[in-house]
Amino acid sequence: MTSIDVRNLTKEYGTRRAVDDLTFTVRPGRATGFLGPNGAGKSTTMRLVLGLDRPTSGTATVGGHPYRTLAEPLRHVGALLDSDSAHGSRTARDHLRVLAASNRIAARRVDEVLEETGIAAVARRRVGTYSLGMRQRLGIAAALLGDPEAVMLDEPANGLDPEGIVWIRELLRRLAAQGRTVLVSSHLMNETASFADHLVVLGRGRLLADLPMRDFIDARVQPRVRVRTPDAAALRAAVARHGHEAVEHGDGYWTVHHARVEDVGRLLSDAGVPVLELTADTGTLEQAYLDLTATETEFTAQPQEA
Ligand SMILES: Nc1ncnc2c1ncn2[C@@H]1O[C@H](COP(=O)(O)OP(=O)(O)OP(=O)(O)O)[C@@H](O)[C@H]1O
Repeated sequence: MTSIDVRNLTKEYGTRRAVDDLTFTVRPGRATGFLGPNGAGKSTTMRLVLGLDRPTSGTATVGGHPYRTLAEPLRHVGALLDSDSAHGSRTARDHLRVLAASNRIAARRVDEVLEETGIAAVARRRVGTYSLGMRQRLGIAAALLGDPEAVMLDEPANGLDPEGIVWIRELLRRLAAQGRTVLVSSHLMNETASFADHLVVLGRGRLLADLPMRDFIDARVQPRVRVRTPDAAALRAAVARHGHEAVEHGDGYWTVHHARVEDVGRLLSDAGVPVLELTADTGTLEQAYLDLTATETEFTAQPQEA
């Protein structure tokens, strides 16, 4: 099985530390969301894993090997870093055929990935005529070409239309379910929440979190319960007896903070409070991420520009 291993990785550009003593492992069989604000070091880390830059210190390996030592790297790691990497005067098909030939990948894979990424119908058009979303799909096609065990995508949903966003979400889940190692950077929290099992969060080049997504949310967002009742007085009295407070939202809706739906449901039932609706509000990735940014002063500091 192929893991991506980052060990004490540091990258300095002049006096600026883009990546600062970073250690984490991206494991197979799950999709890992790679989060952090602009300038946090996500792209630099991915570039270091791909051997596109040399680290100042530390190591980054794929399946235990530095990328540069892999003879046919596309067969091990597929990556999308920059959707403009294909030459504009080439057709998508030719671009993929060149990549396939240089990595001893069967030519039939070109047609397979063109189909898989939904650009087969435009594969004979010059890439220069492509929309951002089409170039993004071509970049993903290139990443999948070698049927790699590890896939690393930088902002893959960039430029995709709503249908494309659903497609990429399902693709990422499928790749993880096939046992591949999947690392995906994004600024879109709802999008990340829709595919990620695990999160690695950076702030100013440092590791801030490396844990299952559910644990990340539960640790940062207190659960709440939404209740609709025609008897507000009975609701307030019942939750108050258990040390909770109900806050009114109008239209008969109330929120009970810091409480689990199982507990509120039971206590309202025991107290005979009429309940028309009862909903768990378990918190979102966006709430948890914003909570982290609010508590990490360094994390929220603006990245200095060169
Ligand atoms: N080639 C370079 N030369 C100098 N500084 C660089 C270079 N590449 C990146 N940096 C700096 O390193 C830091 C990390 O940038 P990086 O692009 O890795 O962050 P990121 O998390 O991917 O950000 P974004 O979400 O905006 O893509 C930034 O301060 C950036 O300006």
